[in-house]
Amino acid sequence: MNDINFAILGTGGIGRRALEVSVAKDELMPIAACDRHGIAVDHGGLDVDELLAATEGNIASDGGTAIESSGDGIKEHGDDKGVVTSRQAVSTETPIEDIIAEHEAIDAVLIALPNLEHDFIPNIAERFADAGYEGVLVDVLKRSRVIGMLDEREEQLEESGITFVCGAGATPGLLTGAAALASQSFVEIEEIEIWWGVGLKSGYEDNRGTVREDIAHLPDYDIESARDLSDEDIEEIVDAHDGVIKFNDMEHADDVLLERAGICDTEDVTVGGILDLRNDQKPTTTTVKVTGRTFDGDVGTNTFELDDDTSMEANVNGPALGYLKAAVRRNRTDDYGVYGPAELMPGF
Ligand SMILES: NC(=O)c1ccc[n+]([C@@H]2O[C@H](COP(=O)([O-])OP(=O)(O)OC[C@H]3O[C@@H](n4cnc5c(N)ncnc54)[C@H](O)[C@@H]3O)[C@@H](O)[C@H]2O)c1
Repeated sequence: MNDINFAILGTGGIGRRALEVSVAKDELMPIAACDRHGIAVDHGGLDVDELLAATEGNIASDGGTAIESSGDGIKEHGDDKGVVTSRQAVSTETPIEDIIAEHEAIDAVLIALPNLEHDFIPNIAERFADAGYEGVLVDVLKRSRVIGMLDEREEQLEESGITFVCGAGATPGLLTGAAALASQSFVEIEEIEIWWGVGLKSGYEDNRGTVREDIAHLPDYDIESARDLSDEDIEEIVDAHDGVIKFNDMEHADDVLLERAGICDTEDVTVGGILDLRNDQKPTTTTVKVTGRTFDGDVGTNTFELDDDTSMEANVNGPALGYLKAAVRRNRTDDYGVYGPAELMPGF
């Protein structure tokens, strides 16, 4: 495969690490990155070390405490933080538009933006298509509802020449792909259980989008109420749980992604997990269990486990960039449209 010039939308907890991981991935060259206040572009390749050093402990993050942004309805937080502090970057009020303006030089875009508005990422895809972008878009979103919104735009994406991979982080993403692979032994799936453990000693401060969106899965919250929480409210919720928050029956997109790959029905899939914001050590082992019936009548369970010592950032960004490369291969054979991670695995 030829070289891949890629861009990252969002240089927060996930986007920064994606840049770092990309250095170890052959063929990937980051040429543009943005956050809510700034954009860095270099067609010869960004200096990742400099960009990471400039944004270390200095992410232009989201919070519920500040003003409403003009165009996309997302709440803003922070001053001139983030990418603008890099010598490669300039300040802008239209970071996403500015990346779209570079589309002819870009083969693939990793969207590492918060997903606190269901239509935020689908609308970004639409804006790329409107501009005539031909290439790959990959997101790491978690919520089921967004996929339907992308499907509604599939024709427009196909006409533009866009291959979109939706939900390509860890879960959904790596674990959805693992479930798809583990399902191949069976002719009928009875149940798929995804149970994750994440330890983030760096806490809310360094993982704002991730923590806020996870809180939206707690019984007393939804995506709207979580979006409106102040930083102090979030710290209070974390304190009330002694830093360890357990989630059951989450509205994660693994279920719809497995259904659209023809593996099982959404109701056969359950997702839950434990997030520890005081320790890097995982509070529980991340496990995927696929129970099904074989062609010769047995019922069995295939189990897939992640190593307890591998970080969340490694498990999100490695697969995200791996799926990005898989999508570029498809895009270069004129295979356009919307895909989930399970559809890029062997067919059930
Ligand atoms: N699928 C998975 O396994 C998985 C795991 C972890 C996180 N995530 C998802 O990754 C996403 C990012 O999480 P995070 O912890 O990195 O969040 P974060 O808050 O640390 O970073 C978000 C970044 O997006 C930028 N941004 C926000 N709004 C913007 C706008 N309108 N224009 C330009 N830039 C904008 C911010 O400036 C920041 O750089 C979240 O949706 C989270 O749920 C997925």
